[in-house]
Amino acid sequence: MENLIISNLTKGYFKKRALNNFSYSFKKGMVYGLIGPNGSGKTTLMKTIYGLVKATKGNLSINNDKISFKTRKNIAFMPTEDVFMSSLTVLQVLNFYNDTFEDFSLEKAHQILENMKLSLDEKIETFSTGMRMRLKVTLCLARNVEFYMFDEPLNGIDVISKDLIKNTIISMTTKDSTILISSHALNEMELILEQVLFLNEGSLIKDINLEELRDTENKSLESLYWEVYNV
Ligand SMILES: Nc1ncnc2c1ncn2[C@@H]1O[C@H](COP(=O)(O)OP(=O)(O)OP(=O)(O)O)[C@@H](O)[C@H]1O
Repeated sequence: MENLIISNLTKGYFKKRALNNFSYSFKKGMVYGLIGPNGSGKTTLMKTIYGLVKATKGNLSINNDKISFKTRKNIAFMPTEDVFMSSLTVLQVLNFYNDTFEDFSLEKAHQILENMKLSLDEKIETFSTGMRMRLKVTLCLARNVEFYMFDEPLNGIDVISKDLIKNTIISMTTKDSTILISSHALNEMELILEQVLFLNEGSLIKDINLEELRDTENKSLESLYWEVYNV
């Protein structure tokens, strides 16, 4: 069943088209990857879905509700930017999120933090890049929503943090939720993604099911990426 439907979405910044007539129906329970070269429109797509960026043209809806600030109650978004003040402790950030989002679960947050090997009394200003990313993923995942989006959750972090993040995203979401992850880490992401959308200059140029890719073409995601973009 589809929960998020996008039709003919175009987003222009002055003369630049960041998204160009993008249409897609996201199905419940699927794990989607969003890939493409720098500047291909991945972040703009996520920000438009979250209602942070206004579409120039086109329609977006989740469960038949037009996307607006109100539909953020159904969607959790982890942006690439930091989402907390560094002088706070983890506990203070969790409490802030708990006050801000009705659907935030402190219990779930504590469980995720344990998976992520982070403790409540630590100050964020002492965190490494990997620890910051693990906290950002925690804050997004601790909301109980239908649609989760992570913008480059594996960017700039070591293999152990990457593994923790991937495993936690998969284990802490239910079969009813849809997940959309943008990433340049193709080899690592390949293990958890089900469907992958290829963007180029704001257009959807390929949409593939990874199981089919493995079974019918016996190809890795990275080799397909080279084929698609290196022409
Ligand atoms: N606020 C803005 N003002 C003007 N142009 C913008 C703005 N945000 C994005 N763009 C442009 O829109 C295009 C798409 O950018 P976007 O950040 O969505 O790409 P991306 O695929 O996420 O890139 P990356 O992989 O580097 O994160 C780029 O050409 C970018 O320069």
